[in-house]
Amino acid sequence: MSTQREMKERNPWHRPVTIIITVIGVIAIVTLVTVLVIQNRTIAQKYKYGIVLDAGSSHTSLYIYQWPAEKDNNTGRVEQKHHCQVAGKGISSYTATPYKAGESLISCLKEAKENIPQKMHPETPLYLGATAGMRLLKLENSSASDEVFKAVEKTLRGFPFSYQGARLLAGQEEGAFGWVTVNYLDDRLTQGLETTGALDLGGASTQISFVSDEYNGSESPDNAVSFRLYGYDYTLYTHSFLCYGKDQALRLALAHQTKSGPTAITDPCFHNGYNETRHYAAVYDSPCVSDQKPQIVSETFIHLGGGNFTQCQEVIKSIFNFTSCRYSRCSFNGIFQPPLQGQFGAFSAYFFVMNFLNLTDTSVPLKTVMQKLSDYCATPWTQIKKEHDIPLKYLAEYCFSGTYILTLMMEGYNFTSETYSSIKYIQKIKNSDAGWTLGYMLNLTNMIPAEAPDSPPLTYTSYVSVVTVMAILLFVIFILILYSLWPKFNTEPKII
Ligand SMILES: Nc1nc2c(ncn2[C@@H]2O[C@H](COP(=O)(O)OP(=O)(O)OP(=O)(O)O)[C@@H](O)[C@H]2O)c(=O)[nH]1
Ligand SMILES: [Ca+2]
Repeated sequence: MSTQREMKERNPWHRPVTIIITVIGVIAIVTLVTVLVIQNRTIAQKYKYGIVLDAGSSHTSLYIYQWPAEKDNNTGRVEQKHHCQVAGKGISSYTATPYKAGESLISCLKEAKENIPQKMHPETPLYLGATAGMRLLKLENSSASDEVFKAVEKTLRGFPFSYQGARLLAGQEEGAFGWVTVNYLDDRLTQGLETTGALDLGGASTQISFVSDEYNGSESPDNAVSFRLYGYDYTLYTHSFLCYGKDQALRLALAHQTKSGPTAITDPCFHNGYNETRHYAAVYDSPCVSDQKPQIVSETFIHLGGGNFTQCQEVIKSIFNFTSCRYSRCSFNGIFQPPLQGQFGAFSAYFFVMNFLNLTDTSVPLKTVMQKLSDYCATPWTQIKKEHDIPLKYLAEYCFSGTYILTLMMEGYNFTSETYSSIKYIQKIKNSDAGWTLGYMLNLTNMIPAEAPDSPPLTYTSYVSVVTVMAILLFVIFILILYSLWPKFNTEPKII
């Protein structure tokens, strides 16, 4: 019994002081790890916000972006939180009543207030960028465009956000920011990976942007945009074709078919049986076609459908000018374009149209895509109307729009049946819409640094794990040292 008690007394784990040290040690480790986890999580849950209004030619959209508060400079962390489509047409359509352009934005701005925590409103930047619709209005009537901007600005200033301005984007900016958005969301910029080109088809203009090894900006410098992003240099080729968005391209095609001022036309880009009376004044009411207006014989003409893809292609080819090129190579209308290179993301109307036509799969041979579109165009209008329940104005135009997209790509930009598969029709990347707005905000908030940011060598999880393991290890070592020293403390002092 006495040896057992002796052993117990000699075993440090049975001494109260050891037990107390152990309990304190365990509490310390648990506290340390808990503090680490809670501290970091609280920070990660705080978000910052930014709002961009895309005042396009056909409509305005409001986008809210969010990113973790402590990660302003980090990679790929900005995401789209909310999208609101403004009711009605684009702001450039309010020339007669400019204040209504401002009013049209109110309901989406109210939605933005609800979607962003109130205390963050004053520090949330608010931008409005206008594109081709306002570019055309400025050409047509610059004071009317100023009035629209004034009205819009008044509304934006009435909200509690940090208003940063409403302005007209240059075509190069529109193209370049669309390219930044696509490559940022795909995480290509931080890694210095080969970038993806961007194809944007709007209502009034269309943009093509890509990096080509054969383009350094010396030939046709107007098409060059240079960036240094995350430590990598890019010289981007970009061009915006005003009047070649799909709504203005339709006007160009109609203008081509009504040159002589006829009372009726049979348009191969519309379905057989389609029959609509159109006003010359309405068709030619745009700076893209106003100079081609025929000497009016009649106020209206009858727009009949012919439903013939091949003939439609011919009509569309005639809206491009391939005759003059003062550079080494051109796309169309005498605009320089270097050789196509790499993958391309095609968004906005490219996606809406090809998605409606079930033609977004670019691994399908181009010949098959053309055959399917040809069959669609040849389908009678009565049958098309029966098969789809969408507004007739939009439904009527898909044959034209699909043919326009393929012709623009193949004849205009020089894609071939081989390179067609390098195009991907996209709407969103990781839940954020493809378009210029995100790139625009990233640029204006300096969220893409020129140099690669110093990133912590460990991920958050490895950091917590390493600290936990090290704390446990130190504690074990401490106990072991204590244990090895124990007999010395425990031995009776020797009497010499
Ligand atoms: N089918 C379909 N068409 C759409 C949709 N949204 C927009 N469109 C049409 O597609 C075309 C291009 O739309 P957007 O990309 O929004 O063009 P936008 O920004 O208004 O015009 P730009 O100022 O030229 O960029 C327009 O003719 C629109 O009417 C949609 O959801 N479905
Ligand atoms: Ca647009």
